[in-house]
Amino acid sequence: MAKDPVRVLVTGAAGQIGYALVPMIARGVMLGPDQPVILHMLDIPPAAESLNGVKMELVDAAFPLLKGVVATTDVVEACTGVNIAVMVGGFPRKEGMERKDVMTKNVSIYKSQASALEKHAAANCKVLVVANPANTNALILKEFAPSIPERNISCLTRLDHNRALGQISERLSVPVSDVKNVIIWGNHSSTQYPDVNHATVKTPAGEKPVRELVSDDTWLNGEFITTVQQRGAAIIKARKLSSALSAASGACDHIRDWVLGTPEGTWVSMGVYSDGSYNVPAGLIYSFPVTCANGEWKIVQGLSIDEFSRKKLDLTAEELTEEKALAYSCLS
Ligand SMILES: NC(=O)c1ccc[n+]([C@@H]2O[C@H](COP(=O)([O-])OP(=O)(O)OC[C@H]3O[C@@H](n4cnc5c(N)ncnc54)[C@H](O)[C@@H]3O)[C@@H](O)[C@H]2O)c1
Ligand SMILES: O=C(O)C[C@H](O)C(=O)O
Repeated sequence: MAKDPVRVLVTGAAGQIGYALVPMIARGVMLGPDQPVILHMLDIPPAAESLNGVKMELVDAAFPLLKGVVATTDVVEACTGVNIAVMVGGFPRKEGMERKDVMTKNVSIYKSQASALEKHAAANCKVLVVANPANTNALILKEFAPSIPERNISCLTRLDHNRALGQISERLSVPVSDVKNVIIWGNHSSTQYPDVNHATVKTPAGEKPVRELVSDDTWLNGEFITTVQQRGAAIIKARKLSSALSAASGACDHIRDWVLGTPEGTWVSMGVYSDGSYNVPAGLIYSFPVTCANGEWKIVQGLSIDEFSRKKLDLTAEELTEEKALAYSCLS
């Protein structure tokens, strides 16, 4: 029997990431090849004509899984009945700007959209915040939508996770699909900590630790980390626009694994509400290694954290604590 359609909201749908993301969702990349979808697309009035153009293209693409499109500038209409909300709407970082610079503009959007989601989304709606500062926007959304369970609110660090996999795959000349269990800890910012201490590569002789195969701790503790931390800025420098296709793809990976589950023996990175695991302050949205099953994520427990890693976990937590205070000062 055909499945009922799932309603997926994309805010900022007329923007760059939106333009890459909506066809992926309509093709089943996010929820699977047998899952019909109804797309809800929200943007602001100056982008209404462009949003309508995206809707026209979705119709023209004749996606078999796409059962309807709502394209609107009305936040209530956009949020009504949605099962999944991918929050991309906001202002992107430009060359030379830190993510904190976009804070003032974006946190107020997340405060107001929190209430709309809380009132009008379907029960148990899963929320993924992509717009920067992603962790802090997600935290503001959580705090201003108190009836949405905190386990349903997350932010995107899967792009950073995928970037780390990509760097290891290039360095070792192995398929990216053979590399797994890197971790992005903390903020989706240049203080994030890409950690390979538990990562492995599939080889003909079984799974081997990335550290052993790379056999270059100077690179792994130095250039590898800064390359992943700075990749967003490098893309902005090269394209004069921030990453879009990789961000859209990461958003699909994030929701797909959350809803359909992570493969046995594999974890992924998600920005989720900290419960104090790994001595990360509770009450921050922090990126952790997680496994997912039955639509729920769970922080992977018991991983060893050496002194080098500890400092990095704490540094990115400190930045998030500062961002939280800054966000509240912007809102008041
Ligand atoms: N977390 C990540 O990994 C990651 C990666 C890349 C980009 N980003 C962030 O994602 C966001 C979007 O990037 P982009 O390149 O698509 O930007 P963009 O400017 O191309 O698109 C953003 C869209 O949001 C719309 N918008 C603005 N305010 C809105 C509101 N209140 N409600 C609904 N829509 C609104 C704009 O009109 C625009 O169409 C930025 O904040 C960017 O920094 C995050
Ligand atoms: O760095 C940025 O601001 C864009 C985005 O967050 C990215 O990581 O590509």
